[in-house]
Amino acid sequence: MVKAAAIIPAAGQGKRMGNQLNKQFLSLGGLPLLLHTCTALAQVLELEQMIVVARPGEEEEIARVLSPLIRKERERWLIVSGGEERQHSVWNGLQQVPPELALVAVHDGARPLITPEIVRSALQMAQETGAVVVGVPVKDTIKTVDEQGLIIGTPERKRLWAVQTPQVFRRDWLLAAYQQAWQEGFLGTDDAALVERAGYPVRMLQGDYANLKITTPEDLILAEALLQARGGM
Ligand SMILES: Nc1ccn([C@@H]2O[C@H](COP(=O)(O)OP(=O)(O)OP(=O)(O)O)[C@@H](O)[C@H]2O)c(=O)n1
Ligand SMILES: C[C@](O)(CO)[C@H](O)COP(=O)(O)O
Repeated sequence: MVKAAAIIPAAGQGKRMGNQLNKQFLSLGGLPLLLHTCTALAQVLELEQMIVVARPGEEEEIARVLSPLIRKERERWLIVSGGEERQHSVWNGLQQVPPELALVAVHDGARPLITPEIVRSALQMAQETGAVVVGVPVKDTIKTVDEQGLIIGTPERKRLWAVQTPQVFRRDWLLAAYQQAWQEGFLGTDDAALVERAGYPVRMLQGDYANLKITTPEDLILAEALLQARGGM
């Protein structure tokens, strides 16, 4: 069985949600959003080490929210402090991944509707290929727009995928990619961007449109409906 660590970045400000409360604590189906995410990941036994990245000062609150999981498997869970950008937070988590775990799965705390099945598929594929991201084909036509609002391009839609998480990588590739990104001052919006630019092959695994990232208020409304359609937790 593949052995992996999960890094769950949950240290953001939630600015686009427009809520004082960290969106990880918002209620979804009556439970904190982050608990949904971590409950799904906890069902994946290949994930031997779970590293949750908390906003500095929120470490105890995160531990309280996740206590139903932590009390059952105390050794499996680790909470570390995040940084200014998502990339800093993931890096802080990456420092804690034991060398014996060959794969690292990075999954946003803000994606509570992930399923264990998709995580397992991504782990299996990454064990074979080294790096995998989960995504879905884009349904809308996408345009490139300049600073003045002028449309300057229409990428061929059949080549476009909306990338999600989990993103699963060989630990050595991810470490090398992060070290190169820091040396070159590169800041990406996902981890795969760092691995791609470091020259490693990254493959796409088709996931589920329901694997929303809870970013704006509408996403929480959609997630409630999707959770109900799925039959709850
Ligand atoms: N410095 C940061 C920024 C983001 N994240 C995490 O990365 C995931 C994806 O980020 P996003 O959805 O952008 O969350 P926020 O940064 O909180 O949102 P916003 O950009 O609206 O502030 C989230 O689980 C978020 O908590 C993090 O751990 N550390
Ligand atoms: C990693 C990610 O979820 C892939 O879609 C996304 O890039 C995170 O972006 P955010 O602005 O940090 O939410």
